[in-house]
Amino acid sequence: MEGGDQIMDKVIDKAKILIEALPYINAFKGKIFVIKYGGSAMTDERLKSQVLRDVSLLKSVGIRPVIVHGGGKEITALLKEVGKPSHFVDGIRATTAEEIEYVEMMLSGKINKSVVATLMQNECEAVGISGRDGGLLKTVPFDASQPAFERVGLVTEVNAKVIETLLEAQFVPVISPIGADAEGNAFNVNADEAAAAVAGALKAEKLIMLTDVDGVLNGKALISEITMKQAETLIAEGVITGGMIPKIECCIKSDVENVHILNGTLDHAILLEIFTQRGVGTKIFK
Ligand SMILES: Nc1ncnc2c1ncn2[C@@H]1O[C@H](COP(=O)(O)OP(=O)(O)O)[C@@H](O)[C@H]1O
Ligand SMILES: CC(=O)N[C@@H](CCC(=O)OP(=O)(O)O)C(=O)O
Repeated sequence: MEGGDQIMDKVIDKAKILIEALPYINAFKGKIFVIKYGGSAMTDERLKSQVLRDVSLLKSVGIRPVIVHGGGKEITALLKEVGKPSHFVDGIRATTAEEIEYVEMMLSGKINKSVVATLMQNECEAVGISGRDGGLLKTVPFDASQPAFERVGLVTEVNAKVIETLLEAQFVPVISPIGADAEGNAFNVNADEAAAAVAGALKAEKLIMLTDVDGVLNGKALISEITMKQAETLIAEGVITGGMIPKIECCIKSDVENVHILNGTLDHAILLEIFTQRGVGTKIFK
């Protein structure tokens, strides 16, 4: 049984945690953080509620969060249900004119609205939009010569005004990674690329990428901090491979000052990374 002194120590520890966060809260007040939300942190209901409560807390202390969500696993499941297998090349899903209907339904319909609903339940006013709204994500075909990739888009321009308007009105924008070409047709955009493009256009203070690994690893060891140049060297040396390569490359291309790669399955990863000296993931900076 805990005695009175032990209970008091725990209460004082909680106060110390709040005090440790104070310089970070002051430094980041009013700053834009773009959060790429995906992986298990989105499919597991407990983690989902926890991550989005953390986002609500960021907003409460004066940070301006912007969410760009993924949904790769959910799209694969929906396509499977309708008898359409998924094919990926370097992490990019082949998407035909017929398939984009399902992709958009899942991303801009189901997932986008569900993220907004969970934020609203956590006292955080949010508005869901897709990259097709207000000309937010302008795209060109990723590879016009391949019919299987007919509706995969590369972002060429971001209309930041749409997001800035929502931020000024104190809403958290929740963006689904569907872009549009000049004719307004829907294009499937990889969520990492969409998040990086949005962060670059908003000149965000931070781009936070939630994934299912602890961060950038060198073998089994977590790299806590690394420059973008050093990250490029690790790619060239084959230390960073697979899905981590496009993730890091689009961050470098976006010109954002600070990128954090975090394990979204770790409880309160965002708060621990942002408000503690030690952090929990990998910070990649210029
Ligand atoms: N050096 C590395 N550090 C961390 N992850 C790495 C590294 N090299 C390769 N990877 C792989 O990259 C994956 C993350 O990319 P990806 O699966 O595309 O993430 P997500 O689905 O969250 O977008 C990890 O699960 C891991 O298998
Ligand atoms: C073109 C392309 O690959 N689009 C992605 C969009 C969703 C996504 O990126 O979701 P995750 O971040 O959860 O993987 C897809 O269709 O899977």
